[in-house]
Parts: sequence; structure tokens; C-alpha cells
Amino acid sequence: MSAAPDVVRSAYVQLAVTDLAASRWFWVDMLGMHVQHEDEDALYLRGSDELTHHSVVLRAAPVAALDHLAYRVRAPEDVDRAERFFAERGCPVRRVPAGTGTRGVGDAVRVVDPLGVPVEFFHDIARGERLIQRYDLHRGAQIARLDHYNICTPDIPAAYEYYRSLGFGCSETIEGEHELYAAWMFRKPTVHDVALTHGPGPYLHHIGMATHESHQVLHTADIFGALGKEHHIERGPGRHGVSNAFYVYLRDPDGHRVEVYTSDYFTGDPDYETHRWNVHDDRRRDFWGNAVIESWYKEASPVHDLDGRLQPIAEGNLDESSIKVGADGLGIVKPS
Ligand SMILES: O=S(=O)(O)c1ccc(O)c(O)c1
Ligand SMILES: [Fe+2]
Repeated sequence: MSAAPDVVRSAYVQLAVTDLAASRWFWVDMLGMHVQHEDEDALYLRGSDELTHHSVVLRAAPVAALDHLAYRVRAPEDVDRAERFFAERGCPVRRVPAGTGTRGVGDAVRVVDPLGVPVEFFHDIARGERLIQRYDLHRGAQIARLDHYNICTPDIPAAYEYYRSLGFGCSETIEGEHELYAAWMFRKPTVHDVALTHGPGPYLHHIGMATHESHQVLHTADIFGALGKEHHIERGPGRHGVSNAFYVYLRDPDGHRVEVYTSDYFTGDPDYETHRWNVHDDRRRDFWGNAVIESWYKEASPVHDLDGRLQPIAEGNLDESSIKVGADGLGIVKPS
């Protein structure tokens, strides 16, 4: 088997959205992302810390779905490695030469990975102006950068092994007596580039966008409330057990879930050890034991194949939301 591509980080997501103007209001006016390019077909957005062309592409389409996730790889040769790695595993693979794929991105390869998720691997990408200290342009949620993806898949152990084969570390897990319910996997030295959530899939559960400060997470909730748009707030604000991050979950106009997320921790030492949570610990999902709204477990975005067709869904065999533990808030009996 060929060597895995050297993945640097989760780099951008392309979402199909049904109303570009409504999406622009949510992602630009409310989240404060910067427009690198826009036309009648798509918006190319980035956070204030991001020096590459975009981290979110919103493509006008009749049906809302995930077009693809994208990982940046360390060198151009890693695009070739990715093509070989996935072809050898029998995955659908399509080379996307520079100028034929997503605006701003160079030579790339797109695959449907073993979990059924459409993923692009690229190295070359156009640069954007340095906005890190353009505080005059920071607004709304003041999103700094894309931090992670969260995907729903019915076989977490298999998904864990797949991402380990790509060289990802595992920062934290949620485990039952015999079951693995969730895992957080990283290449960049933070808690995750991708989280694996048990459930029917493949689905995109959410995109995690990082801010620098917890007050920006609180401000995000306040501005949605101030505008009478509180229905876009789904869960939180709160403090995660897993990752220790401060968070609020939003739903965009198409229902795509976005987490505004800050203050997780460093995972870059070679001997980092996975932190394991028991599924019966009601601090795992919310460190203060707050309930997790059922929609957070039950709703997610469908994903496309390489031709833009919706992928079939496989059912899962575990249901964490059925665990009668404080943090899930579903008919919960608090421990005495
Ligand atoms: O709810 S969890 O504490 O499991 C959690 C941790 C980190 C995340 O990014 C997340 O979306 C959810
Ligand atoms: Fe997240």
C-alpha cells in the first residue's frame, strides 16, 4: 500500500446552499467572514487569521448539501500520494487539475473516502491579504479561522482506523463499556481537524469555526437575539467537556450547522495520550451538565458524491441520545 498523503490541516469546506443572499447575511454579516471573491454562483469566504484564498465556499444550488471537505497537504507530491492512497482502497477518485476546480485552488484530487464523505486534497492555493490586525474589518462573531469538521458515520471504530491510517492523532473519545461513540482526530496540534460522531451517515454534522475569545462566542448569541433571529441558535453557549472549548451552535439558512468555538488546547507533543470520557459522564458534551437538544443528535447535512448526487445513508446501531444521562436532557434522571 502507498504512503498516506501528509495532511497539514482541515482547510476549507464547500457547501451547496439554496439562497446565496440569505447565506451571505448569515456567513458575512453575522459571522463576520471576509469576502475574498463573489459572483452569481458562489461566495468565497475566509476568517481574519486566514492567509489563503478561502476556508468556506458557498455554492448556489437547488438542494443544500456538503459538496466536499478539503484538507491541505504539505507538498504538491502529496496530491499524487492521495490519488494513489485512495485508488488503492477502491475509492472513487478524480484528479482536478489547476484551473478546473474550485476558484483559487491549484492541482487537487477529490475522492469519496471510505466513510462515504467527499473530500479534496490540495496543496497550492492563492493568497489573501493579511487581515489579522485589520480590527477595523472585524465584525459580528469575528470568525478567525476554520477549525474542524464533524461527520456522522455508523461505524466509529472503522472511521477511527481510517483516520489513523491517514496519520491523524486521537485527542479524546467518548466510550461505553464496549462501544466507541465518538472520537476527535487531529493533524494540526489542537484537539481536532475532524470529529467522528456515531449515527446514520455519511452526514456532515457541523463545521467548527474558531474565534479568539469566549466573549466573541457570547456576542454571537447576543447579536442573533438582538435581531430577533434567535431561532438560528441551536445549542449553547456553553463549555464542552470534550475539548474544553467554549461554544455556541448555530444553524445557517439551509440548516447547515456551524459551531463558533474557542479555547481548546495543544496536542502537539509526540507522546500525547488520548483523554477518554465515559458516555455516562454527563459533563462530556457540556461540562456544566446542560442538556443537549435532540436536534443536535438527530439532524445533519447530506453529502454529495463526486457528481453532485446525494449519497445513500447507512443506519447506525448506537444512539447516544438514548443514554439517560444529564447532559443529553432527554427524559433524564439526574444521578442521586
Ligand atoms: O459536545 S462535545 O463536548 O462532545 C464536543 C467537543 C468538541 C467539539 O468541537 C464539538 O463539536 C462537540
Ligand atoms: Fe465541533
